[in-house]
Amino acid sequence: MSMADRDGSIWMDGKLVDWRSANVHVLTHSLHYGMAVFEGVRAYKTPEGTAIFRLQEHTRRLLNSAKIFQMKVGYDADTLMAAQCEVVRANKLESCYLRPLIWVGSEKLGISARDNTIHTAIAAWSWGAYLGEEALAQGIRVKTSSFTRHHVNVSLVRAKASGYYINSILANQEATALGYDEALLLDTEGYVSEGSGENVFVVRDGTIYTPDLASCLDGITRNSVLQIATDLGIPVREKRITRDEMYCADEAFFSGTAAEITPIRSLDDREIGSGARGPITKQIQETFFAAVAGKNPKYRHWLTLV
Ligand SMILES: CCC[C@H](NCc1c(COP(=O)(O)O)cnc(C)c1O)C(=O)O
Repeated sequence: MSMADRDGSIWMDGKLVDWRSANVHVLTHSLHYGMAVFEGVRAYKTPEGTAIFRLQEHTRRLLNSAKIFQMKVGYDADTLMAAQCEVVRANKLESCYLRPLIWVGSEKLGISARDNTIHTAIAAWSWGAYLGEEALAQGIRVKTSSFTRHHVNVSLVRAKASGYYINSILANQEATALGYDEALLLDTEGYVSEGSGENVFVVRDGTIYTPDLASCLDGITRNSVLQIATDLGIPVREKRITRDEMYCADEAFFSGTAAEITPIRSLDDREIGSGARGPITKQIQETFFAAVAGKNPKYRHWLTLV
């Protein structure tokens, strides 16, 4: 079933509209040139009711993405946060994935159509484990991509921009066509950057390492993992990581809103550690899932009840 053929409502330019009529014209600027910004956000069922995970951080990143591209958004953070809560309630979703999107309208199709209307929409739907339920326990097989992640002056990597996902699609399509579950992209100098839709971590001798933010998205789950690891007394370090350091790591995992915490079993057919989910990965994963489910009071501030 196409994403368009669902029932429910979508928040669009300030009001809830019927899901199937939330449409844009084929001559919409963003459809042709890819300048649109979006977020991936999750809401989870908690003992207090449904709560959106790190809503403020996601909304701030969405507005920063628009700012980087000089897109004048017609709504402030408070309005967008309230709208995200409203969409979850209106669709009666207990746990779900939200997709806020800000795009350039159809008035003109010149390359930099400054006067085009900037539109905003927020949809929400049920979406389970992005890489598969069993992947969360068993881990996945990853392939280093033949595609390179963005150069910081080719793509402004602090923005989560739609057009950047051509790079992600090419990488993911190549890896899955070869029978792997996900791609790992290297940066322009050949160091590990991130997955096609995830940040990456490796564990070696009890320390967690992750690439710095030079070429990868400033992930909110990545930030949560760093906080959780620190709280668990696990040393964390940002450093340049080479693909063969990953081959020789004890553990590795992806983090992301859709992917949550997904162990990496192997990279380029080199088994990582024992090939099973490692103890530190398991500890991070369990603490993360307890946090999003509202079962760990230490992280209650990360939750916004809808
Ligand atoms: C289809 C996936 C889109 C989106 N990917 C999120 C994502 C991340 C992780 O960032 P965060 O932890 O803030 O989610 C890292 N890196 C990239 C390229 C991403 O697309 C997601 O919702 O996970």
